[in-house]
Amino acid sequence: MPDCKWFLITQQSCKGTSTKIGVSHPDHSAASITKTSLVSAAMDSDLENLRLKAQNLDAAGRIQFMKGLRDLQLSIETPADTLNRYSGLHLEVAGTRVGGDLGLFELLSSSAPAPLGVQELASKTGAAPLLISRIARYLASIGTIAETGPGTFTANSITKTLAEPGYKGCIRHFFDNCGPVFQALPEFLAEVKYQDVTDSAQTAFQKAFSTDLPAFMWFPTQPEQFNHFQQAMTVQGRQGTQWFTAFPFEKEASDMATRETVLVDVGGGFGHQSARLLEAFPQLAGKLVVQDLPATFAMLPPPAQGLLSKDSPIKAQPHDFFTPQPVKGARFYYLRNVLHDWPDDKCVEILRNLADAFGPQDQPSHILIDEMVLPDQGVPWQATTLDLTMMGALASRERTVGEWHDLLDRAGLKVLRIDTYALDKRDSIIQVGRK
Ligand SMILES: C[S@@+](CC[C@H](N)C(=O)[O-])C[C@H]1O[C@@H](n2cnc3c(N)ncnc32)[C@H](O)[C@@H]1O
Repeated sequence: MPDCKWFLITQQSCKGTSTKIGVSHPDHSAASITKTSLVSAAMDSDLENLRLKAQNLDAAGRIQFMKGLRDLQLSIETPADTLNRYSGLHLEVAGTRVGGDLGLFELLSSSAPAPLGVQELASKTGAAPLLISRIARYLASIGTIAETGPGTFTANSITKTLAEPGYKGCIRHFFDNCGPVFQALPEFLAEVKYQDVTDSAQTAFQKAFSTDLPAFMWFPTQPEQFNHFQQAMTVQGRQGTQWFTAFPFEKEASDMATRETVLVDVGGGFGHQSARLLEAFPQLAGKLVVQDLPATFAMLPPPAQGLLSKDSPIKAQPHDFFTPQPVKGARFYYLRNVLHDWPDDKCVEILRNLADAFGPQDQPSHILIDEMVLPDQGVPWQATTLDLTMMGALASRERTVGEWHDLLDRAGLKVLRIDTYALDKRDSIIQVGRK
């Protein structure tokens, strides 16, 4: 009896009540011309219009648009939707890590646009066909890969992103390094009776990894995890406006020809920020120094290994920023995402070491802090997420404009100008000089 296949389409109201708005039948096209299918066609066209609109937005408009879409989505959630959303949060990064471990993103990206079937994926990854089909359909359901038909999959733009080593490192960093900290955070905060976290040796990180060491002493003892962390840093800010286009770099470094060192990239990781700067200003060859822990330089990936050669245009110098700065009188000491790793008293130590290396008044040095400057209200979720990650792992924080002023004041320094260049996380360049 055909009627048994008819199913009721209901619309869930915000209060969780259901209203019958139409009926549909999978086998009868005429029957599908119901109020529901009309609504669905109109919705498809609305969504297509939104997609087209998004393509024409500039960076700021795109961010505003994504915030609007997110707010809209949350505002129409039913309690069941809310529950479903939370139920999948942990799995999303775990499942994506599995996809990365299997090399699924590289496989699909290299064969795209041709799709790959389950049997092919199984034979290329060594996974059982049933298992890989379940992983692949899960990843397709969360938008990480695209499903082209029953049991066939291809790469979408997200797959291609995740196929790149730096982004793969990010997923490993989020899962392997941040995940355990987030798991330990609630219990840790209860144990400290919800008091401020200010000691980098007493955080959820120590609980998560059963260590007494602060994160940046522990990481060098764990090369694989440290490597994921460093890989993650290389892709942050790769897209979008570069800091030296928002900050008037060329004007502020107008005497670069006469400077021995123009910029020291302090705690500069794999030197990716210096490399981007050199690409924009080739005349800086030989005038850039990147400093970091010896353990960081020991794991430089192949594209960055040139940093270690004698004729590299960027000099790699192992240096601990809690010790006196060896490069004196550089035009700039650049700190990207370094101070947000440390509580205030440690930041003051780092800053004083740099200020002690400043050049004389006729050849002034400045510090460029490349970090978030949080507004007092309406802090975006991307920034609050990092703020709590910093608290959980490092007893540190993202800072508001007032907090930056206070911190710099404690180090005998002052803000000269602030240029915000990325609206999602409010990344900004704070130019800092002596008080
Ligand atoms: C959050 S990462 C930022 C890396 C890079 N500046 C960037 O923005 O991509 C912090 C960096 O500080 C380095 N670091 C931590 N402690 C350090 C120390 N005592 N001396 C020098 N570098 C250190 C880490 O190895 C890491 O590369």
